[in-house]
Amino acid sequence: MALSFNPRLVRGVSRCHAIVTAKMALAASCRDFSAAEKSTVIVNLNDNTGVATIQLNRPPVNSLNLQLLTDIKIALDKLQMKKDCRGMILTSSSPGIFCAGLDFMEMHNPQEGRAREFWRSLQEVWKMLYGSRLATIAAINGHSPAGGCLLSLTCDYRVMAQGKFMIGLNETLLGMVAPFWFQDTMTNTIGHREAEKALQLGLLYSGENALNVGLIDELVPPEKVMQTAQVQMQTWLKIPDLARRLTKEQMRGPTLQKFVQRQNEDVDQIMKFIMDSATQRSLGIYLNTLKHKQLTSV
Ligand SMILES: CCCCCCCCCCC/C=C/C(=O)SCCNC(=O)CCNC(=O)[C@H](O)C(C)(C)COP(=O)(O)OP(=O)(O)OC[C@H]1O[C@@H](n2cnc3c(N)ncnc32)[C@H](O)[C@@H]1OP(=O)(O)O
Repeated sequence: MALSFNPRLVRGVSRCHAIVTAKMALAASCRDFSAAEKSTVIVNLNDNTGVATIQLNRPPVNSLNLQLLTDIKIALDKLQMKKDCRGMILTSSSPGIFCAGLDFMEMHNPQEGRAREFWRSLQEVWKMLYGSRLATIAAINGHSPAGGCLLSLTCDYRVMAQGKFMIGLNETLLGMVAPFWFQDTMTNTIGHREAEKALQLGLLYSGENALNVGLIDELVPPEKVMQTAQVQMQTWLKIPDLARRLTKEQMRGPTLQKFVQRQNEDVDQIMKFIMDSATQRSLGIYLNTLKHKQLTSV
């Protein structure tokens, strides 16, 4: 009898092994803050440095569904309540994929109540991360399209892995419009002119081009991403917390205030869009072709 194996399963096993190994290595000085046994994030807080790590842990691609968003929120809540926690590194437990953006399954033929809850959770996670009192660094160890790019943009600094990875807000390529707060976060990072091009054309940048336009701050070999993020974190933590935090509040305040004013209106608009039959038809067509699609970067 011929033996066969499922490559996805094998990939899953080696990922699990890596997670267990990494957890063991951190065990000496770190506390595991993961929300629950079946949490889709792995959270550690290093008591010596005050730096926490949140690893997105929803294989294969960390697509943002309601559970992952909820787990991120719980983790952040817990960390922000800990006085001794001063910094947070956001990364993925699946090297090669940071986050594939919103989970298409949350958008395809959803129940309206669930869809509202999903969108409100996304809004909440964005608001918490963008306004976080912590110094935050995204260690982008793989692809980061759409909602994945948004998550990284909420951080104060971005380190990305060299390789064939892409990052950007590619919503228009899917026939969708990035909501105003996605657009604002992008514009605040790369400036109005570049954001105008990036958003209208749905550009997915290579690491090199992302670095050139300022979408990321450093591009390093994949095995150096975490280490670089940790070294960079020391620079941020040398600044007195209050001064750094108040400066962040002042810089990001106007964007957050605009968001809060329009938050409910944004939910209503999204619901109108997603519950529309034409949207669902195009999404269905897109999902059928997802397997054969090759995203290309500039
Ligand atoms: C209910 C309210 C909804 C509100 C809707 C509002 C609409 C307006 C707002 C718009 C804002 C939208 C933001 C988004 O984030 S949309 C998501 C955009 N994401 C993408 O375009 C990425 C798509 N994925 C990929 O390009 C690749 O998967 C990737 C490069 C990330 C990785 O490639 P790789 O080859 O490693 O892996 P596969 O492609 O084989 O994928 C593995 C399996 O994962 C599935 N997958 C991939 N991405 C998603 C996703 N975003 N959601 C769900 N599932 C995803 C893929 O289909 C494979 O599944 P199978 O193993 O079953 O084949």
